[in-house]
Amino acid sequence: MARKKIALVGAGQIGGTMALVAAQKNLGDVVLIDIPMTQGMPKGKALDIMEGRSVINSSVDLQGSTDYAALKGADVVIVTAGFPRMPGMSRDDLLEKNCGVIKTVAEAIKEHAPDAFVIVITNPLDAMVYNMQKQSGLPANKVIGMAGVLDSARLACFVADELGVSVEDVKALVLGGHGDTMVSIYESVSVGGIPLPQLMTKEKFAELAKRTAGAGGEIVNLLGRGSAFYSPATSAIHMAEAYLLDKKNVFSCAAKLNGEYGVKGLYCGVPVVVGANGVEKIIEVKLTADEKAAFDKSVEACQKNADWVDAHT
Ligand SMILES: NC(=O)c1ccc[n+]([C@@H]2O[C@H](COP(=O)([O-])OP(=O)(O)OC[C@H]3O[C@@H](n4cnc5c(N)ncnc54)[C@H](O)[C@@H]3O)[C@@H](O)[C@H]2O)c1
Ligand SMILES: O=C(O)C[C@H](O)C(=O)O
Repeated sequence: MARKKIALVGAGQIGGTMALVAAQKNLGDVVLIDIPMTQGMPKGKALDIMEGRSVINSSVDLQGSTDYAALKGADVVIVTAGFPRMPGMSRDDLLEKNCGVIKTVAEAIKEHAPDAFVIVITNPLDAMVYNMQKQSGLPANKVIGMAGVLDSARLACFVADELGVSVEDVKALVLGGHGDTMVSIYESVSVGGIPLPQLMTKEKFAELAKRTAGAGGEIVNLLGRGSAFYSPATSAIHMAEAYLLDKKNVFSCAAKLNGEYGVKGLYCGVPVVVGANGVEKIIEVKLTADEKAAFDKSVEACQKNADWVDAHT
């Protein structure tokens, strides 16, 4: 059986890290694609990882390119092309700049890899994945956005730290848009199979949920230049793996809603099942009245940005 092909559009901080993680997992051959003005950069990153493969027991092939034609034959395309925010900026400040980048990349995917499973990472996430699906015309089950896996992992990390337990045993769920309005679900967190409400007060959980909503900004401020990249990269590769290996993993991601949660035609963070058919199911979680109100507010924020995309494309 031929090896799978993973195309990474954007070979910056996240793109380079994803290439390494995909190689470590022997997930498939990798092509890193960036813009012509980056000259040898994508090739250099690919070669750098290639030269270390004997140490990580990997036999996949890695290439770099500045030509979108290198997308041809890709099973999965992961898109980080665009600009990250700097301290003092919100993700929404990237809307205008990244909207045009995603349009260009969407047209290239439509031309060279129309059967691929596409994972968008570029911010503002929910609007950019909406834009990608709109511009590429690919079916909605084959175009998703990475955010919920990362936001849920961050919440799990904070819960584990607070309780002094292994983060391996904490499962968490964050819904809604990838912004200040994201919603952490108290009763969905479990610790070694024990529901979190048996271990932590709602008040303490609210503090951790607040930190989760601001976690991207916390890292932006610490780095001083650019944004988080290690955990976004591992989160996206986890999603790619679910598709490539038909794992039927359940996680939160930006998916196009078609009436679920009372929303139609909009991308927003919800739990999904991902397997060989892409998004195979959207799961509707029972929410409390407060959670539903918070989710609706988050949907409004996603809608506002999607409306901006519609008005400018
Ligand atoms: N969804 C999430 O949870 C999440 C998490 C972290 C970062 N992000 C976002 O991901 C994006 C990338 O972050 P990064 O840290 O890798 O940034 P980065 O600046 O290191 O890399 C982005 C790369 O995209 C390239 N690029 C720009 N336009 C392109 C085009 N038209 N075609 C191909 N490549 C192009 C740039 O040359 C650059 O190398 C940012 O928008 C950031 O906000 C999202
Ligand atoms: O915060 C950012 O700008 C990057 C990303 O969305 C994150 O959550 O780390």
